Amino acid sequence: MITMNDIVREGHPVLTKTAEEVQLPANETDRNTLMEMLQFLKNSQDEKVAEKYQLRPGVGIAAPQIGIPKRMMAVHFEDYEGKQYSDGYFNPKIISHSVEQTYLSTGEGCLSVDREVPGYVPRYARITVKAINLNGESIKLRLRGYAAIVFQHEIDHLNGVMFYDRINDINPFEAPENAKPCD
Ligand SMILES: O=CN(O)CCNC(=O)c1cccc(Cl)c1Cl
Ligand code: NI
Repeated sequence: MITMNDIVREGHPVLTKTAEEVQLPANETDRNTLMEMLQFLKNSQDEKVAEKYQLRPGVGIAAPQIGIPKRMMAVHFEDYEGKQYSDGYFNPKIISHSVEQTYLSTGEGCLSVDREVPGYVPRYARITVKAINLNGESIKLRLRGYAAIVFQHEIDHLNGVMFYDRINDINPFEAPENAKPCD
């Protein structure tokens, strides 16, 4: 099982590189890895398991965070309307996005960053994502709000971008251009 020992921390080059496309159909190894990433998220949100293995909670995870430079990510969360997201994705790609932006007023955190980095992280308010899911199906997701933010945080990891790279250095809490907070 994936534990915090497997999580790569900032400073490791894998976190700032562009990850490679996964050869499809995904092989056994890549499928198992993605299933383990999804299981890690579920474990990290289970009070007993998280306590037992000292897991930090996560709503998403990207393969570079466990040292694998491949375009694979998993999510496990419920958005503000109660919609559930729980799946793994190969080669996710944002194929369109709104001009309008959004951000979490509480800022963002990252398993690969062992410190608080305060500030608003500007994200597209709405995105359309194409990907192959864990069952090998080609899917198209139209996401908004919290779900759009989480997917952008993970896809950033595949492109070597950390959330704090997007925080305004001069004024971290300056509301981003034409943006409404998502929470
Ligand atoms: O890349 C994934 N992680 O680092 C897992 C830990 N962070 C979170 O769960 C998290 C927390 C707040 C906002 C966002 Cl957008 C995310 Cl993603
Ligand atoms: Ni992260």
